[in-house]
Amino acid sequence: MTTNMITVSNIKKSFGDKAVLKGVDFNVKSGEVYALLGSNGAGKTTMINILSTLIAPDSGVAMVNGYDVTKDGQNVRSTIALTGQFSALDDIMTGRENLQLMADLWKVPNGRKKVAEVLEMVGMTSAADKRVKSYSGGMKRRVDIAMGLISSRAVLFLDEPTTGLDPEARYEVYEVIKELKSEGTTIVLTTQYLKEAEELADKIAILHDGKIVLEGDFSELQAQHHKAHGKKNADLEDIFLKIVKKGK
Ligand SMILES: Nc1ncnc2c1ncn2[C@@H]1O[C@H](COP(=O)(O)OP(=O)(O)OP(=O)(O)O)[C@@H](O)[C@H]1O
Repeated sequence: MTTNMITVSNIKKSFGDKAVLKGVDFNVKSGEVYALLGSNGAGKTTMINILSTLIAPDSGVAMVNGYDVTKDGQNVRSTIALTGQFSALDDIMTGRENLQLMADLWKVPNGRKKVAEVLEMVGMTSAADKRVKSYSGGMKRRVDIAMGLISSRAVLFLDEPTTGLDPEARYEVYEVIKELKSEGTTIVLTTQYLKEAEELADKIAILHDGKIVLEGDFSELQAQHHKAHGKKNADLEDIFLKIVKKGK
């Protein structure tokens, strides 16, 4: 039986008089890769920040692994890892040293072994003892993701994990995401690269005008697009643009 790892019901959030989330609903099953798409400013990061307890919603309920993000933040934080849009690595240390620091901070049992494991998981064992400043963008991002994995989290939030990376580095990050998925990690990712969602996600959701306006696996989105617009086998870009441009 597949259970929901994340449930989001009628979440609303405004900043001042600007309503960003106007009643967001979605569920993410355990082990699923869920891609949240939306234009710049649609509220993707806001949603991720609510789920990772960095900010509180104005109303609605969001549960992660059975814990309410507003009432049980501590337990939510022990379930999740978050890799944001900006690197948190210290450039003058090696990849391994950065990870070891994180393991020490979290008081991870057998920290050195865990560091070696996560380095292997993200394919960075051979470069682990080089300084971060010598890494390519893709290598840095892989160690960034590894930082979040040090304390074995069931849910990983990746906020634009490949923004600013060249195609080769993006591909390296895809491989890491696929590897984590194969190990059963539930992953919510936001992305501006529609191909990324097509390639990686079990389920794709489009956040527009404060709500999830379309959701499903890629073939379901195509079927919905076909029904609404009469066009078969649309690619995700067609589907996305049709929604985002509607009403403008
Ligand atoms: N702390 C804040 N105070 C005021 N406004 C905010 C705050 N955080 C976000 N916003 C606004 O809320 C809206 C949604 O921002 P958010 O970062 O969630 O969008 P996004 O979909 O992640 O966009 P992007 O793809 O550009 O990262 C934007 O208009 C942003 O300016």
